[in-house]
Amino acid sequence: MAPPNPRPKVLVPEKVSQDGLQILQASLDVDEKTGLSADELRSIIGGYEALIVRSETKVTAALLEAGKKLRVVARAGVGVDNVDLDAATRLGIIVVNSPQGNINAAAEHTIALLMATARNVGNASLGIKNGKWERSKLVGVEVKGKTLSILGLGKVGLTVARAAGGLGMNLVAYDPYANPSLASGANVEMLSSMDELLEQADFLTIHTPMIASTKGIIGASELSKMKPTARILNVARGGIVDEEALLAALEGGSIGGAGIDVFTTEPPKEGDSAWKLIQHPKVTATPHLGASTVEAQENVSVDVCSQVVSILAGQLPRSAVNAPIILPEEYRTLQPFVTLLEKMGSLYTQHFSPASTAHRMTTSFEVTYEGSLASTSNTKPLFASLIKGLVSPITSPDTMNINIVNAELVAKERGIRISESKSRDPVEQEGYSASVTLRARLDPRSPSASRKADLIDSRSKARTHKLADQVITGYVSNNQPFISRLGRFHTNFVPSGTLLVCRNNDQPGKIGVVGGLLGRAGVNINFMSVAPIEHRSEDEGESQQNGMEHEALMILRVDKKVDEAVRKSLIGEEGVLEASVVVL
Ligand SMILES: NC(=O)C1=CN([C@@H]2O[C@H](COP(=O)(O)OP(=O)(O)OC[C@H]3O[C@@H](n4cnc5c(N)ncnc54)[C@H](O)[C@@H]3O)[C@@H](O)[C@H]2O)C=CC1
Ligand SMILES: O=C(O)C(=O)COP(=O)(O)O
Repeated sequence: MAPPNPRPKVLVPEKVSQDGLQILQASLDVDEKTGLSADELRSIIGGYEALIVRSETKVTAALLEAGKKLRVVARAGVGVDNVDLDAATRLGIIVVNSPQGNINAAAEHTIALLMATARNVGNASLGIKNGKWERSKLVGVEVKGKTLSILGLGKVGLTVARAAGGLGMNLVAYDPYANPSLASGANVEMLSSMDELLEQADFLTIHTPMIASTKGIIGASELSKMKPTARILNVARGGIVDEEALLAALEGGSIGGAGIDVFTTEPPKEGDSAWKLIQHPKVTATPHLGASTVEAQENVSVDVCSQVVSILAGQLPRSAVNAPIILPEEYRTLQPFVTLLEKMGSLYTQHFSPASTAHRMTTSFEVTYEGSLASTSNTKPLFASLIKGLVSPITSPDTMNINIVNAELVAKERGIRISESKSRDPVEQEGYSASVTLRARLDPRSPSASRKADLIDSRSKARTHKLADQVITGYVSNNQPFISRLGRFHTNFVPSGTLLVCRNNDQPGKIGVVGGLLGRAGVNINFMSVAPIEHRSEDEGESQQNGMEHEALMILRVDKKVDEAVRKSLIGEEGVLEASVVVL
């Protein structure tokens, strides 16, 4: 007689709350083995189907390769910086996390640091333990009636806002991608520039993800715009605030204080900038305690353990960091379009709504599946990849990874509305049979806000795009996605790599000017396409009659990231009206 199938085995090498582990024990064998060295872990991992970690275990490619039976790695928390995601994806191992479970804990810790910095709690506690009875030196400020400036109004930022509102604070935020109805529900005034946010702050609290565009977003120049009494709180990620610049501002007296939970190196090493900040008398510091509450640890444990059970039972997880957006049986027909939709969404956000523009991102869109794609009955993967593309330039996969299971929920949370339609008309161009068009629409929920944004656009035409012109069309040929329309321009390029998109007056010499500036910045051009204007909005037609020049769109694929300073220097240069850098 064949032996019964053994129960799948789960290895837990870190302290993870029992509430989740009990869920596993019903159907799986759970081994809790803390204190293993990397070699010991590697020598036993081959016997396990699942691995559950927090931030201490280094889940390297070598460990994953040794896990011959491994199907899932679960991170009981948000950040997956300790997991080699590329290796896991290559080996077909799903990595799950818990992007919701510790939001409240992180927000409450922010409030703890807010009050601690306002009332000198850290220094007072240290002094009294050392036998000092200092009172006049430790007079604080009240937070009631003060302005809390929130950078990043996502899950944690909103929770902080609601609590700080209860303390009687005035709430303002800067987040071009925030959900406006959630903001107004929490009495948060959305500002249209980061400068306003900095200037108004009595306290500045940071809740963005740590991504390329937010690294060092608060540096010396930003700090110099703040009141000298202002205090800064960072419970997001080390490095969003430039540590050297903050240290200099505290030492020079141009910033009043700081409450910091997260650092560029954790734990900090003696002598580095994080170390010096921690030692500074105007800083209240904690060792990355944002998620360290009993309740948050229960939440993240239950969340990831239930996902481990689902995955081992062959179902799709709720929040997989590297889950496929598409089921294997649909792969061949839909995958190229899934890639196309993701690229179109990402191109939209980076080109039409980069973080540097002064108005919030449009959240209403219409997507039309054209030609043979109109007969696809399952557009869920296409919808999911469009949402993924729209939000991926502004989120880290840690805090929000999108797949077919959670795409609708994420869209709802973000206030993104997409109406899908199909057009069976044959597509015009030769060489392909299906295309997709994405159009921004007036947000029906806040027409005045959107019209205001449009007005801003038309006043500063050189910089921004009218809503009606925010259109992208793409198609797939030989399994390769292409973009055939960008804004008012017919074009044809492959959406991949680093692209510099310049709108300019259509006169000779432009290519030389841009090429020369890039060359001096050490950036090589690998591909170039120039598209003259084709689609005209109504007032564009009028401008043409009034003798305004023709415009063209120049798209250059370059071999490395173009610095913000170089991008800005291109604008105005011999008729270049606008330049955006897009990484696809
Ligand atoms: N200290 C700790 O233990 C913990 C820290 N965190 C950190 O908190 C942070 C926030 O997490 P969530 O709220 O869950 O993320 P989220 O993704 O829900 O929200 C982030 C918000 O930042 C906005 N944003 C992105 N780029 C921006 C920019 N350039 N300017 C202004 N806003 C921008 C996004 O639009 C979004 O609304 C993350 O960095 C996360 O890693 C989260 C949990 C625990
Ligand atoms: O969940 C996260 O990303 C956090 O920042 C908390 O990390 P931790 O589980 O406390 O090491």
